[in-house]
Amino acid sequence: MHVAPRLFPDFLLNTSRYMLAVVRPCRLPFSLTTRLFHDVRVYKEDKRWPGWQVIIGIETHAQIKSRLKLFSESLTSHPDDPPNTHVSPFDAAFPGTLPKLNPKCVDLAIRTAVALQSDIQPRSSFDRKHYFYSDLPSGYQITQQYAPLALGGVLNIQLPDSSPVPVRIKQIQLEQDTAKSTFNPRNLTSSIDLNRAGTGLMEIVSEPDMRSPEEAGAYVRTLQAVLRAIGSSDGNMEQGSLRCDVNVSINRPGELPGTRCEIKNLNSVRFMMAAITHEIKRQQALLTSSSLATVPQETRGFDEHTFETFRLRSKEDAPDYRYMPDPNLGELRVSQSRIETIRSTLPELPWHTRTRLKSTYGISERDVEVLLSVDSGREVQFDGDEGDGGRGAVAYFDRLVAGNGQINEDGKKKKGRDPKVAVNWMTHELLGQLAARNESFKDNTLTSGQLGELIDLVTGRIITGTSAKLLLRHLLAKPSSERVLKIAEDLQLTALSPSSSSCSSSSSSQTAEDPLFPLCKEAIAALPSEVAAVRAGNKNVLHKIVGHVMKGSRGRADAKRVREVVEGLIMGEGKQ
Ligand SMILES: Nc1ncnc2c1ncn2[C@@H]1O[C@H](COP(=O)(O)OP(=O)(O)OP(=O)(O)O)[C@@H](O)[C@H]1O
Ligand SMILES: [Mg+2]
Ligand SMILES: [Mg+2]
Repeated sequence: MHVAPRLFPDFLLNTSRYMLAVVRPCRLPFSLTTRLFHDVRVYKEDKRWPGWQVIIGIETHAQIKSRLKLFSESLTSHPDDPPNTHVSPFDAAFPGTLPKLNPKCVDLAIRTAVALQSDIQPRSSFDRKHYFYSDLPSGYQITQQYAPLALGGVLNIQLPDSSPVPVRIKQIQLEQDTAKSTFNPRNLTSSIDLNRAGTGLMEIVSEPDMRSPEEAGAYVRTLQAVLRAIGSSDGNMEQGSLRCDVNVSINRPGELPGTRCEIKNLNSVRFMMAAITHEIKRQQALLTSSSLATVPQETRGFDEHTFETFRLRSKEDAPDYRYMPDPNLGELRVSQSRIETIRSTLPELPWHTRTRLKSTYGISERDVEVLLSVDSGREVQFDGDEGDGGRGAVAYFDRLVAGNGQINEDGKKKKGRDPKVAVNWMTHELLGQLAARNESFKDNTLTSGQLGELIDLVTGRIITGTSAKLLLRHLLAKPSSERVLKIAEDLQLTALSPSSSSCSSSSSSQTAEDPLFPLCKEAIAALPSEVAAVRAGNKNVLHKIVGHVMKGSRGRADAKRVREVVEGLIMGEGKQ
């Protein structure tokens, strides 16, 4: 990539009037867009609003997962960082400071564009969007209004029990994030935290191709999964690294689209879907109130308490941003070879992973979704290096099933594990215990090798499932590189059963060395009437005796083996 000095054609430089005349038509006025509208979807009635078609387009702002901000040397911050600790003079708009484009941000945006099959422009440029607000020290935001980084593209979304819907991408542009202002109503002051100011954002604009709140939700979730898989953004809506503006309009099927209202800054998929639902009902009520009623074009907010949208400003009050090319930044040129290098480092994309997980491992749709949605916290490095060795949930699961690196005592590589057993341990036990510890997958210290060994110990009946859960809890609380078997032995969690040789035969192998033996005898002595019932032929009562032994063994006994031993003892004694 090469940042060249900006070369404006003469007619753009001569007069600003001419420049506007040439450049403005790139953005069609709304009425014209409406006239050119060609519906890509076939109308399907929704029982919630019969006789109305809903049209939704989403503008997503995704924070770029880069160490440095878009135009300064300052480190990007985390929402928990102390205020104003990640600020360079440029972020604070000190006079005389100049922007310097961070190539990593551009690479990550290109990575996103490649994943979304967007057409990366060999030349793009930066513009200033002016407005005056306390969270914007320079009085303008640097964005790509006229010549964005990438145009076009598609994101396929999949709703349960329906065919995939291709949502077209209109454009992807680079821009700066703003600072954060917090108003304190008690002393009527605003505090400004510049940590976020200047962080790189990708604005990903969809075409108006979604037709229901559910499709909008699926679009954001799919986009989130793509951004996480390729490592270009955390995509974390709660922490604000992914924010959506949703445009909603309704119309009668076959007629032109209605006027859109834009609901700003939605920070959860749930709220976004609720905001759309409320907005559809509000517009429907408005349009059916009288034959002359129209929906005014507005920018609206969403009240998280009432679950209603409210008016922020009308189109007439829309600020004039006085866009102008940023004179301090040159034209951004992206070479085809740079795009190809980035394309070659792209990992498997979520829709390919989904198909592979289902077809190769035969695991359920639900388990696939859990694996895909788990936040891997993976920091992608370029030029072929996957950084941390691919600790993402899917890669972890692949290694867990393959048993990579696990060598048997006889020196041979272990054969793969049962995917259904592995996914159960990973999604239910590991993720469950991490959640109980208030941690996410990226905090996980247990390697896939260790979890694999734990699973092998259970399938080999060396420890019971109950003990394995205890052991897992211990391993998460006290991470260790020790063999899992050694830890299980140290904690006396190995199963109470005879050695494997004596285990192979049934009741005939019961010996005094069998550690289950005394426990079973004790249970038989403690429950004489149950023993009599078993002898009389009521085998169901065996459960109670087995339960007694299990309790005495504190989960270390294998229930199946206990049943064998108890039954052998009772029937054996009965014969004597
Ligand atoms: N009739 C419509 N109903 C619903 N959404 C629409 C309709 N027409 C366009 N949209 C969507 O509105 C969004 C417009 O976003 P875009 O960034 O192009 O412009 P903007 O909202 O005017 O500008 P800004 O970036 O300043 O908010 C797109 O996602 C588009 O798909
Ligand atoms: Mg926009
Ligand atoms: Mg908008």
